[in-house]
Amino acid sequence: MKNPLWLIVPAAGQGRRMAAAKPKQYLALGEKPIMRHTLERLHAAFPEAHLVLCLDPDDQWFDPGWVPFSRWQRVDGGSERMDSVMQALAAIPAEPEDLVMVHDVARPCVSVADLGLLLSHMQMHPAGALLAMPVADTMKRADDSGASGATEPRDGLWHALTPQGFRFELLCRALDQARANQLMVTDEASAVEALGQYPRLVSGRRDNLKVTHPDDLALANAILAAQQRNS
Ligand SMILES: Nc1ccn([C@@H]2O[C@H](COP(=O)(O)OP(=O)(O)OP(=O)(O)O)[C@@H](O)[C@H]2O)c(=O)n1
Ligand SMILES: C[C@](O)(CO)[C@H](O)COP(=O)(O)O
Repeated sequence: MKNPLWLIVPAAGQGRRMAAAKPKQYLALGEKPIMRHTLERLHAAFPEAHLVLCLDPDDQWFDPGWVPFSRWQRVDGGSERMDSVMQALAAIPAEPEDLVMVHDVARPCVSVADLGLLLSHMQMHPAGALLAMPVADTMKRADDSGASGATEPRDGLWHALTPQGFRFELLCRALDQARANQLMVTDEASAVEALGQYPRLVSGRRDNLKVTHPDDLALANAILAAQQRNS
């Protein structure tokens, strides 16, 4: 039998910047919580995948009825996103060359087309691949007073998005090495880069928003509604 695609969804964050009464993944967009939208998008693209969902051990809001996958498991998240992903990797019986895709629960607007595109790049590139988008604005460096101190060249600058995908052995080695070097990475690609391997940047849709601040909720609602109208 073909090896499964492993999907890791870190969902153990507290949503501090959202400052809501519960973690942002449990806030509603339309009729459903953000987490459910995200899991449904992933399932629409990869119904046969094996999902590993990282949850806060003290989580009070999760409902297993939201999980559309037939193969899935829950693991306890850690104190940082990187720790949550490492806990998931430690819990799965993957083969070294199996493909592992990591996607933030806080990105419910990822498109099925981009998910498929990323998978094809993960298969082609031994160092893995990530969805990303080229920076579109003029980039400023603030000085100590908060004034615009300098304008930075934007050539070659991209925003890193998720999913990000790698072979199991490479991802485990990269994160283990990062932890050993006390390097706190905010995405998986950073850990792989630190090994001297360079994941492929895959140009993704600009509406793959990470819901982070309160005003992102209205934006995410509008994106989902527009995607629904255009489907
Ligand atoms: N210890 C942590 C921290 C974050 N995450 C997850 O990592 C993703 C990206 O993190 P971010 O958007 O920063 O979410 P939060 O940590 O919840 O937000 P904040 O930084 O505002 O507290 C989210 O899906 C979040 O649930 C996680 O699984 N475990
Ligand atoms: C992984 C990520 O979504 C890439 O943009 C992001 O780094 C995670 O968010 P955080 O705010 O840095 O925790």
